[in-house]
Amino acid sequence: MKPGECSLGNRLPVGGNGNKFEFPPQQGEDPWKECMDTAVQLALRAGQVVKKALTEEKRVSTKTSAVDLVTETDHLVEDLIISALREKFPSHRFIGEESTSAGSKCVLTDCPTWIIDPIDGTCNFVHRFPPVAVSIGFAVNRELEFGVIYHCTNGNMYTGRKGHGAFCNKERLRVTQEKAIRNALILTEIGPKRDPETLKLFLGNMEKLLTFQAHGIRVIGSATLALCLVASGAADAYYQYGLHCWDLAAATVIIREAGGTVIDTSGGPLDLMSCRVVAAGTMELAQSIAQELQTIDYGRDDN
Ligand SMILES: O=P(O)(O)O[C@H]1[C@H](O)[C@@H](O)[C@@H](O)[C@@H](O)[C@@H]1O
Ligand SMILES: [Mg+2]
Ligand SMILES: [Mg+2]
Repeated sequence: MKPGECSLGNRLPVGGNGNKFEFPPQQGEDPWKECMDTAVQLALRAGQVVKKALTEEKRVSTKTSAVDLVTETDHLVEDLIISALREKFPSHRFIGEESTSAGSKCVLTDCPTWIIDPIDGTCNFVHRFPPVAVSIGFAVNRELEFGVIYHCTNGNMYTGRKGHGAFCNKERLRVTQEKAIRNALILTEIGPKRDPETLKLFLGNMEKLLTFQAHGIRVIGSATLALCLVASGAADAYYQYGLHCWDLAAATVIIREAGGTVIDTSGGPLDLMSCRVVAAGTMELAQSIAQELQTIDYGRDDN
């Protein structure tokens, strides 16, 4: 099998260039429902492991900086999720935060691909600060199909499936319709760089939005849960430099299915691998924020 090609087991792609997935239309078939149901069950199972470990002693290591933390639970949970999915869907591909950190290629192809953050909010997890999540996203033909984000401490299960809406548990999610920075509650997160130039840019971006009379800016320590708060209408927008595709994949589907928009900080379309994002209930607010931000370069996930 050449890179980018993948077999569908007993189901071969129909037509196309052989790399794209085009299923024969079968009445009532919902090709990815089984995958999403599996993701929900796995997020629940993994979330229980995280919740139990939250109050226990932890061995903490660092990755790209002294504040970019990882624990044995991050690794254990990612292995649990990926091994279960690989057994059930052997032809699928996987992008995991800790596998990538250990050297696996972070490349999105047309193959059905799972994009996993085993613990989003590891710093919170280490400090026993509650916002901690398991995030499982899923893409086919480079299109995000569904996202599942489980809040490990309060038990909220956020789900979103392309064309099927977004939910928190059983409650439908809807974003706000706020268009102006001056009336907005805006969320962001601090990336792992702490050099003076980065800090100046990070604080400068906050200062700029506050001078535009934003009602407030909040940092909760979990990008995925902050994005879920935008999807649920509890905040109007989110922006960040320094997050990754595994922070973005699931949450992007959830926000879009809640009626929101997720774009690049340049104001152009989202680039999942670009380590940057602006998300909001309205395109007007997303664009207004994007045009005020100074870029902080964190490279790309797929480099
Ligand atoms: O806890 P992580 O999975 O490392 O995610 C981090 C993210 O990498 C960082 O950029 C911030 O968005 C944090 O809020 C996330 O928890
Ligand atoms: Mg994360
Ligand atoms: Mg993580």
